Amino acid sequence: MANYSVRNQVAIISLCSPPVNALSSDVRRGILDSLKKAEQDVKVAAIVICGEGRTFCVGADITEFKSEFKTFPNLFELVDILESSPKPIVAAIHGHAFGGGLEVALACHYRVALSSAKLALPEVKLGILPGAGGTQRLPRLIGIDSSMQWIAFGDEYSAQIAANIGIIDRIFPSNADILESAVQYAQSIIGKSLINRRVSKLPVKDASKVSHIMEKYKQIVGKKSRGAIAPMVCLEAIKHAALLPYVEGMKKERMGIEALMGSDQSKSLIYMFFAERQVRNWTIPGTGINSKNTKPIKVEKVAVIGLGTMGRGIVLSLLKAGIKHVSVMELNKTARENGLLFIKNILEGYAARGTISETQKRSMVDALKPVSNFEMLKDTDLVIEAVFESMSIKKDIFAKLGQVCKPSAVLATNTSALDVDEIAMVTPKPKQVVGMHFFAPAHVMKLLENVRGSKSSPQVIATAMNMGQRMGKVTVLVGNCHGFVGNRMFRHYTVETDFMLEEGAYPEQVDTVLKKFGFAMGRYQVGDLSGNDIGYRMRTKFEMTNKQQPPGAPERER
Ligand SMILES: CCCCCCCCCCCCC[C@H](O)CC(=O)SCCNC(=O)CCNC(=O)[C@H](O)C(C)(C)COP(=O)(O)OP(=O)(O)OC[C@H]1O[C@@H](n2cnc3c(N)ncnc32)[C@H](O)[C@@H]1OP(=O)(O)O
Ligand SMILES: NC(=O)c1ccc[n+]([C@@H]2O[C@H](COP(=O)([O-])OP(=O)(O)OC[C@H]3O[C@@H](n4cnc5c(N)ncnc54)[C@H](O)[C@@H]3O)[C@@H](O)[C@H]2O)c1
Repeated sequence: MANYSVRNQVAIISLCSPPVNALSSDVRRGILDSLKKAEQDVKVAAIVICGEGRTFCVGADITEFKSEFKTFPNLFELVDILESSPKPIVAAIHGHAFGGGLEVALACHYRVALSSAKLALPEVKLGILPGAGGTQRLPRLIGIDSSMQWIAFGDEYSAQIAANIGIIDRIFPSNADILESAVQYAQSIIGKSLINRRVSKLPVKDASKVSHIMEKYKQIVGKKSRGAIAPMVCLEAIKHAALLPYVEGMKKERMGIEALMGSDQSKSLIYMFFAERQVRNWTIPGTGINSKNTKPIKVEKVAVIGLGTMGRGIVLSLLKAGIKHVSVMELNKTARENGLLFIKNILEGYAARGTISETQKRSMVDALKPVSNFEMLKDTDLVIEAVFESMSIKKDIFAKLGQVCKPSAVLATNTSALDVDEIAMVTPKPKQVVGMHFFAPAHVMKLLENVRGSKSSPQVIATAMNMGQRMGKVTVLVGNCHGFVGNRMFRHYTVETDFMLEEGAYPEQVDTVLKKFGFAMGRYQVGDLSGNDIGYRMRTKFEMTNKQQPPGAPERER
């Protein structure tokens, strides 16, 4: 749906489809009907398109993809109708202008935004391409090179960056009223010629360099998005913007999206998009307790015990989440020094790349608090233990934590496979104990399995889930069993690859085949990164390390 009103010669078309103003068929119809009203009203001299609620528009409604194309106007028809309007249209952007939302904005004659707004053409992450003129209009506005960067990787950019390269015409402070500001802006452009404002009519500035730029991006995409079809199709479509008139380029874009939509890769990525959101709605089976009726405790001070492979990544994730007090406890002096150096080097790298500012980096370094004894953890809200995978060491640590930590403190273990209930039993309050199972490297990997012990309280679970989301992790609640979910899945894969070694393959051969198939890393690279001792300890626990068995003996007998 879209609402329509008129204020001082300016018609306002406001998208109204909570929570994110996705462009469903009703919204598209609403925009078109409102546009007709505005064009017919002689008192209207300019038009503003804005979004109600928290955001401008996140693009096509992904839930309607199957029926998207049957109802008039579909998105690629709507953008051309908007652009050809005889009255100037201003897109007023706050929150997100993503995908089809940005394509609508590109079809408007002017674009203004709050400085806090984010812009992206992220369709490639759904295995498709921007199919409403994005691959043809963006190059006409910002050139082939930047368009390839935006479209083939789908990353989001700040409104300021978008303004610097010519997408946004005027930025307003983040606390301004976007609608009021846009209406005033629209009044200021009344009567101006639209000749240079219709993006589809503009030339592509760096068109002559297209072959060279294409080659560069083919190489980058080949490395960064190995195995993915959509990024290459995006590059092809953008190339056509340089070589063909707009109408012909649009035909190529259309062929691209028709080829991609419904592909196995796109279906899987769309499934993943919704699955990653669905897991936020956790429940404890059979109890009626769930994410909607349970509140997390407030977490300000966190401690991490053990600064090895996992601990250092967990600390970085906490710092990136903005936790202002992260205590770190590591027994081994060399491991402590190496761990702290690793963390500081990674933060330096983020600052050098502009991912964080120098001020943010300094405040993250200041948030790091090395501690040497358990007493120093007494007012910590959440402790995450990441020491060796040994039940006796973990029990020793949890017994001490149980004695010193305040009663409300959440005590989490990063164990890969040990019984969370057995660890919880050594504390006076087992309901405060939960598993928080990160994956290596913990500051990079997005998955976090929170393990629900039989005694973990709902509030403790809510706190672990909330913490995961604060860290930007895809946070999944799982039951307490050997290896939880991730490692139980991974185990079958490792068993098969280990059989291949026994049959004569080298680890690097196995890894090469897996990477060629599309895996980001080979199985043995993962082993080296995580530490092969972890798997060894798990197998030893299940008495699977008898070296005398012949190759091919059933895995259970080793
Ligand atoms: C078979 C051959 C046919 C060929 C025909 C060819 C014709 C082609 C014509 C097609 C034209 C379409 C072209 C267009 O380019 C395509 C698109 O626009 S695809 C969509 C692109 N946009 C995105 O991918 C954005 C996706 N969303 C996000 O990344 C995030 O939501 C956000 C914008 C970063 C905001 O994040 P948050 O604030 O954290 O919010 P949530 O993620 O939790 O979202 C809240 C809520 O909204 C739901 N949702 C979000 N985006 C969409 C969406 N685009 N469609 C539907 N629903 C959406 C999300 O699932 C959450 O729902 P909840 O979990 O709360 O139920
Ligand atoms: N490596 C992985 O891929 C991975 C993935 C998920 C979970 N885990 C789990 O995370 C935990 C840590 O694994 P890791 O790979 O980081 O191990 P690691 O060997 O790299 O690091 C463990 C660190 O803990 C320190 N330590 C040991 N006892 C301590 C104590 N009492 N107090 C303070 N520090 C102590 C050690 O000195 C060492 O630096 C294990 O339970 C493991 O199963 C590991």
